[in-house]
Parts: sequence; C-alpha cells; structure tokens
Amino acid sequence: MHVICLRCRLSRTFIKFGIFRKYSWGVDQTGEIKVESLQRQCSGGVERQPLKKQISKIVLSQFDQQYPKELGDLWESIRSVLLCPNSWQYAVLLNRFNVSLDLKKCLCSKGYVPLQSTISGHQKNPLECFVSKTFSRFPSQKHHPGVLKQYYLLGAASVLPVLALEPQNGDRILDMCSAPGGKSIAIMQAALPGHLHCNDQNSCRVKRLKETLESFIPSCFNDAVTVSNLDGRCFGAEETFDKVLVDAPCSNDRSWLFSRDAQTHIRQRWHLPTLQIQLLRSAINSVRPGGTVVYSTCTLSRAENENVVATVLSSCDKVELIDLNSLIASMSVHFCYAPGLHIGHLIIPENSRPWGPMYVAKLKKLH
Ligand SMILES: C[S@@+](CC[C@H](N)C(=O)[O-])C[C@H]1O[C@@H](n2cnc3c(N)ncnc32)[C@H](O)[C@@H]1O
Repeated sequence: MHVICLRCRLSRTFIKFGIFRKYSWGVDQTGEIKVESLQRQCSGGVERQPLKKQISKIVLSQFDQQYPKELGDLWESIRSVLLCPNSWQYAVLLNRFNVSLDLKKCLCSKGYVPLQSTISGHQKNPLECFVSKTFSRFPSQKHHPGVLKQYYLLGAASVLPVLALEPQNGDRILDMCSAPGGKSIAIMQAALPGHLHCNDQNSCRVKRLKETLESFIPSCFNDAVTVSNLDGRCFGAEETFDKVLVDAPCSNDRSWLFSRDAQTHIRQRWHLPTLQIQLLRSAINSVRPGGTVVYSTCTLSRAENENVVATVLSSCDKVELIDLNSLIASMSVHFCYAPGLHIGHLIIPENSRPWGPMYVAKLKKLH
C-alpha cells in the first residue's frame, strides 16, 4: 500500500497500514513494523523518529498465527489497537483513604467520567474509578514513605475482576497473585474486608506490592491486610477464605507485544495453562463451601481463559459457574466484549473503548 502524508507529502510503501488516533503503524516490505507519531511524521516532513517502544516481531507473529483462528476478523482490529501506543490509557482509581475534592473536580474538568455510576444509576460499592473518552494521561504519584497517595493509575478493565468478586465488609479474601497490587488496592476501595491476604510468588514483585499497600492503605489496617511470598498452588489445605481472586500469570498480550524478553515469554507460554489450572484448583480448595472464586487474565488466548475454566469445571463436581451477565451489561458503555464465549467474558480493545484484553469468570464452591 502506498501512503502519502497530505501535510508533508512524504510517501512510503507499506504492505499493511493502519491509523489509530494520533499514531500510524505500518509493516513495510522488509517486514519491519513501524509505529510512529503522525505529528512527528508531519513536523517539517524530514525526519521520521520512531517511538521508543519497539514491537516484538516474535510475539506478534505468534499472535498472528493463533488469534485469527480464535477471534476471526476481530483480531485485525484488536491488533491495530494493541500496536498503537496511544491505546495505553490509564484510568484513575481514587483512594478513599485520602479523599481530595479538588482531584475529582480536576478529573471532571478534563472530561473524566466515573466508571460505575454512569451506567447503573446507583452504585453498589464505594469504589471510584474515573475514565476518559479522549486520550489523556494523568501523572503518576511518587512514593513517599508514610504518605498516602490520592489515586492509582490502572487499565480500567482491571477493575472488572474486582467488581465480579463483590467484596463485602468483613469478608476474608485471598488475592492469590497480587503483585504489584492494583487489584488489592481496588478491593480495599470497594469494601473493608475482615482480612485481605495478598500473595505473590515473585519476591521482587512482593516488594513493590508492599510499597503499593503502604502508599494506599492507612496503617490502622495493618492487621487486616497481610502479605505472603508463596507459590499460590500451596493454598488450599484449609477452607479459610470467603472469596479468592486468581489474577493469573498469563501471556499479558499488551505488554508482551513490546517486550524485549520475547524469547523467554514464548518459551514459557505453553506451560501457562497447566499453572493456571493448578492455581484455580488451589483457589477452590481454599474457599469455604458457598465461597466464590474469580479467575482473570489479561490475554486473549483461549487456552489460558475458557479452556482453563472448562477443565476445572469438568473435573470438579463441587463448583458451579456464576452468571456475570448483569455486571457485564452494566459496563458495556466502557468495555467491548468478544462474542461467542460460553463460560467467562473477554474485554477486547477497540478504537473507542481501548481497554483490555481482560478475561473474567466466576465460580462458586457448592460443598
Ligand atoms: C497478572 S499479574 C498480577 C497482577 C496483580 N493482580 C495486580 O492487579 O496488580 C500475575 C502475578 O502472578 C504472579 N505469579 C506467577 N506465578 C505464581 C504462582 N505460582 N503463585 C503465585 N503468584 C504467581 C506473578 O509474579 C505476577 O505478579
């Protein structure tokens, strides 16, 4: 495809070409993938400066082989959003332990709207997360020991697994794969659990997790919020928890596409479903009868989503699937869902709703 910039008259031949907001991407004849700012292409029309983020060709080619088979034509549009740096947007999750009215006013003046109350009319929990329809980035807040932050930046789709968990005051909750802590923070915004246990196997990430918790949760909750550095597969000797969130290690499509460690990721990828099944089984073993488990990932991969939950459901007669349809419907203003799933729900990125991927499914332990 021959593309000519109307402003600077530069031309270039691409075999594939796409535009997303202020960015263009193209694959040229050598197979090189370029993601460029339209503004930079047009500024003076001389130098083309590629953005710092480099797309991993190995990961992209893996996805190009797998996802058209699973998602059909949808993959082409999801792909163009994922490859566009402008689609990396962040929602602003307010910290109810350090409320600022000025911050809310500032968000509203910049066109942010609340994720929850705009849809349902009434809100079931105090979690306040703001999203913008236009591309905008709020600065992140630096960590200062002993000072509570006012907000946490995260992909808006990350809030969905927490809402699916329906945390209630007094609940005993396990966040099994918790680092760096985004969903633990969101749980604490939605309710005040009697006990929130945050676990992660990776010790470096646990350090970050502790820092995050310290920055968002007042020290008076220190006894209610505990942290461990364990393999999640070791939980389950006792039916201790009311609710467990398994935000599983996964292919993390969005960040793998720009990863410098693609080879390692691809090697590990094929082991993930086995690990995910083991983590989900461990979660089921660790909830009391009547308790619930939410399973989530940030990949489109069927092997890591529907197939994992289907395997556990078919091999365990003490769990049933919980319907999330009303929650999913209430969020459709902000999220686009993949059609045709039978077990869970998959948020897929699209131009006007760039959040995701995020898969979520909920199970209940019967006895
Ligand atoms: C998707 S990330 C979790 C993100 C986190 N829930 C949040 O919202 O910030 C998956 C996490 O699983 C952890 N992990 C990987 N294998 C694990 C295991 N066997 N047991 C527990 N955690 C594990 C990784 O270290 C990683 O931090």
